[in-house]
Amino acid sequence: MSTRSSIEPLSKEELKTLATKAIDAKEYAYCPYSNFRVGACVLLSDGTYHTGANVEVASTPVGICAERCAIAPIVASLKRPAMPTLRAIAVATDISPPASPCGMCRQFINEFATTKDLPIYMYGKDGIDQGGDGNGVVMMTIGELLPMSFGPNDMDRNR
Ligand SMILES: O=c1ccn([C@H]2C[C@H](O)[C@@H](CO)O2)c(=O)[nH]1
Ligand SMILES: [Zn+2]
Repeated sequence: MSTRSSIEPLSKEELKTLATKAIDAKEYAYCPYSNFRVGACVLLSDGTYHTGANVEVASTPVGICAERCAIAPIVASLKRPAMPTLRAIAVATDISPPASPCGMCRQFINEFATTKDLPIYMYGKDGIDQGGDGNGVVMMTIGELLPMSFGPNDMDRNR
């Protein structure tokens, strides 16, 4: 998506739902090779939530991360350009501080983000508990996670 526009901030309720769904999605991870569970959830501008989990295969580079697992079916099942925009993504792992999306997923998220300000919330072993040792949720935007990105706009600039 090449249009850049601002997105509506999440309400407390929406963020809690997004986080809970990402954390719950870890249960669906198929990760017998790494035993590293990852869950993801995307909130769209139409109010729908879409989850994913990492899926590994014996030929280990072939597996897919939770983030791309959540996003690809959205893109493949909704009509563009009217496709709802991404409002936020949550990623949940069992480590603390939480893991952040890999480079491949950052590029994938960037492709479908309509703003550099798309928030990515990362949850670790403390789940949605933001208190305790301060190692709870981490939030960064896709612009922060992938600075000076190469994306759809750059392809347009070459036409
Ligand atoms: O943000 C991340 C980081 C890792 N993984 C997966 C890939 C692999 O299945 C396992 C270990 O790298 O975790 C994700 O799904 N998302
Ligand atoms: Zn990834």
